[in-house]
Amino acid sequence: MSMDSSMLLALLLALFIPILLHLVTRRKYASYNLPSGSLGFPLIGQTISLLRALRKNTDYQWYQDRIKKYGPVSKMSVFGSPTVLLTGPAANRFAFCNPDLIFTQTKALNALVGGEELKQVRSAVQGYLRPEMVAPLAKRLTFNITCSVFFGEEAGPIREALATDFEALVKATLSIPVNIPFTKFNKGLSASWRIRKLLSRIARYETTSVLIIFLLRYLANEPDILGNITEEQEEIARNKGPNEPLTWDDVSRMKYTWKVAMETLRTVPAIFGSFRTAIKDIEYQGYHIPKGWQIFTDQIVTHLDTNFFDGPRKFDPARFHNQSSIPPYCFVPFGGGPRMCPGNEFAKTGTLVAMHYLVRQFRWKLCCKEEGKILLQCLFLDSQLILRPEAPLDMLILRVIHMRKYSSYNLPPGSLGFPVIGQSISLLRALRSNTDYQWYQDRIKKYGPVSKMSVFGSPMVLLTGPAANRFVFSNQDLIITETKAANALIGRSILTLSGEELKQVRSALQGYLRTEMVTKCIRKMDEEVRRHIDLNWVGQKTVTVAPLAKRLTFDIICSVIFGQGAGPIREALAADFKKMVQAMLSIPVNIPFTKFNKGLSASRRVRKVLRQIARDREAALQQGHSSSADDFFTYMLVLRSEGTHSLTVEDIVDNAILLLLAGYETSSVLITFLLRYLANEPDILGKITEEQEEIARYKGPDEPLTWDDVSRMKYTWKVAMETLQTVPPIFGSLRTAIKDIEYQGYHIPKGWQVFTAIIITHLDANFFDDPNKFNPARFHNQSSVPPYCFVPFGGGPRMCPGNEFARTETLVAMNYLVRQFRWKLCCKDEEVLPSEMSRMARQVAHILRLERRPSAARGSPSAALTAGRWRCASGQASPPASYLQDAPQQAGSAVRERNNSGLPIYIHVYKSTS
Ligand code: HEM
Repeated sequence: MSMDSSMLLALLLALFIPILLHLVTRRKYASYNLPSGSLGFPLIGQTISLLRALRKNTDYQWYQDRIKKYGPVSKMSVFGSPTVLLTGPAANRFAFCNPDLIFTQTKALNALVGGEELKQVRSAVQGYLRPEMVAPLAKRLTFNITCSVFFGEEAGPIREALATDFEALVKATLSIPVNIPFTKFNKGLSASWRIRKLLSRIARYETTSVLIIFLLRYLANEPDILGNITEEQEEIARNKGPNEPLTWDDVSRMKYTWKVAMETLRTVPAIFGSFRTAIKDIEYQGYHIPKGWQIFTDQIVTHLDTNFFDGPRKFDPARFHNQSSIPPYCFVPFGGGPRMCPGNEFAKTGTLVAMHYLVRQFRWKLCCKEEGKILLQCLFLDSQLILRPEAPLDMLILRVIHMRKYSSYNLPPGSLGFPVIGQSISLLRALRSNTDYQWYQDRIKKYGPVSKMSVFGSPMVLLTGPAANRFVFSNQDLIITETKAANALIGRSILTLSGEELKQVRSALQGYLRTEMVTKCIRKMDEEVRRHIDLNWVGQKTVTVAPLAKRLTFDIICSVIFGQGAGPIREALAADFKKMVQAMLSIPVNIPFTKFNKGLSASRRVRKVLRQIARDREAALQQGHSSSADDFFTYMLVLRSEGTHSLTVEDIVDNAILLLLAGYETSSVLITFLLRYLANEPDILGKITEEQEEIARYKGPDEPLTWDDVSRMKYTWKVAMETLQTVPPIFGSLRTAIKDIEYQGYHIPKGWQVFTAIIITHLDANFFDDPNKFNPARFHNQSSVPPYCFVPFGGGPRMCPGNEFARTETLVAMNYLVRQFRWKLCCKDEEVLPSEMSRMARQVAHILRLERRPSAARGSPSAALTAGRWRCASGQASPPASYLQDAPQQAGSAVRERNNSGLPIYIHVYKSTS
């Protein structure tokens, strides 16, 4: 056959087949009154032109053209099936309620989402999404929903996997349903089994996000409506705490916002039509619809019909003020009848919660021209529902131009960075590498001493300088920031209290830690220090200071404050407190085997032990066996019986936990750094030793230190202050604004956090001469230090009540350490200090090489005063083998420390030249 003749044959077939089909159909349905319209070209029918209209978002016009040509009921052929297009409310009711119409199933759909499963899943989904289920979910949604607006799901690997699978599935539903490896359809099949059980999510995810996106789009050009929504949402927020989640009641009060959302759904229904298949011959308005044919109703035609809506093209949420005026089946964004969308309550709640946070925080404008082409991507996910296009791309790009009403605010300079993440990662990295000072300096250089940023999901204003310290410490509208981890691990401590309760607890703690109380503790501190040194220092060639200092301060606080002597209970408490501190630094998500989960279990155990101690003290008190000076529990119980406060035993236990954490984590940093600096400051060490020897000279060998002795350790305390100045264990104070406040002409909105970095004033050359030089002499005349420039213990009404306690224990420890040992550092001096962050406290694992002073017996007052001289002998970044052999135990603990913290510990060995 020649080329010409084959082309002729193809042409004839092309002409002949439609005629043949037309004849067959006419014959088959000769007695039927079929709707008008044509079935078009075989298989293709009107598919291409409808698809094109959908993609260009001109589907409304497409339906209108058909209606003009054939009336409200017409036949056509889409996706290979004869289809009757119905429009109007009666058509909607017919499609939604007629029992002889079932959801249309396509081959792709059956394979991808499982035909029979649909029914089962639907009933499960309906149960899951009923309104009662939505109420508790609203709470959980608060923060995550805002993320999911931008990211689609909760961040993390599951979301990533789901996103990939959805994409594969979506592509597959639009592909040729032939299962050949590596085709889109094949990939979609694999994805589908993974997400089959999550079927419900598909509708929720696509529809709700489309609604929110269009809401944002419309609001960009409707400032009055946006103003009304914002007012409604602000009113709801007004009566809530800064981090208090929304409740079901709040969502129910968002009436105006929902009207705007309904108007959006009317103008752009997320699902723009419904397909059904007739399971037997049926009739509609005198027309026959043969068995097996599809019917299709669109929503947009009734939604924009002037017969049912005044000025339907106008975006006017007011039309929903009186919803009963809308005739039935005219507004059907969620479908209707027995197959009405079961997720409507969920979508409503999700949308309203998202809007609550978005409108209160942002203003935006469109980045596409108003009439700009909207990119469409039709989703035939489920042929019962034709979803409106996936998020049209150009709409997603909303330029967020202002922070909500903050347009009228003078916010500090600086950027809030990437949503949620903000500057968290870079600040954390700086804290971990101990370069936070440089980090703050860089910010100050860029934005000045007041700048805004965002850390851990919260907008934050960074303040620096003495005026900033005073402002943060003293402003009554700034409260201590509560963190989820602290709340869960510590409970109802002073950190979470407010009003009268805060006053009572604060004065109780201050009273317990006041000087007269501390003077009574010195004997116990002395005892603990000696025991600790005998056990952990004497006889060792090297020591890792940070964990030892922690253990020392923990032991002191345990015995002094809780009366808990050495023994298995204290050991168990020490291990559990360590876990709690680690949990404080971890992501507060309670999943088994995580640090946070372990911390929570530890906190429960600690609580149990402390509760028992408290109950024992209560019993002893009732029997008249103890006095208020005995320990913290007895003291608090006595105060309660006197009516000074009304804390329960549980509350007292929570505050005891806080006291313990606040106490031992901080003082241990001071002791660690003191030893570190002294290693390279032989003159200063010499002077301290002299002062301590002088005190010891007049005491018996085992006579404990007294308050008088501690009061004479003036020089040693100056050295400690210089250490606190260079390395403040708490490197800043964090507060939350409980209402809009102003600082130096800048506005700080309610709910924002405020952070003052105290290290900046500590190292400011305007207040301290040569601030980077270790020079305790600067504290000879303390009155020369301007107010709020040296604030290691904070200031104002929340100033550390434990400062006297910390001072005393540090001085007692130094007395015994300097008189008995000389040490050298096992790390290079100029090296960046390895550190790990302990909430606000720095910890450093210093390894010291120890040498017992020749004449230093335990408690001996007559040690030689010559300080050893040391020089750096190696440049290694890890301990040399000889070091490991020398001191396997300590080296092992150093390595463990490194493994635990995940941070490198640089170790360089110094050798004695003497
Ligand atoms: C060198 C050791 C210490 C340093 C540098 C230090 C520093 C601080 C700072 C800066 C604050 C205020 C934080 C803020 O404003 O956000 C604070 C609060 C606190 N400290 Fe200390 N502290 C030390 C030792 C202690 C000790 C030994 C105890 C208890 C025995 C203690 C108990 C507390 C308590 C209970 C609070 C909370 C006070 C409140 O919220 O009103 N501290 N500490």
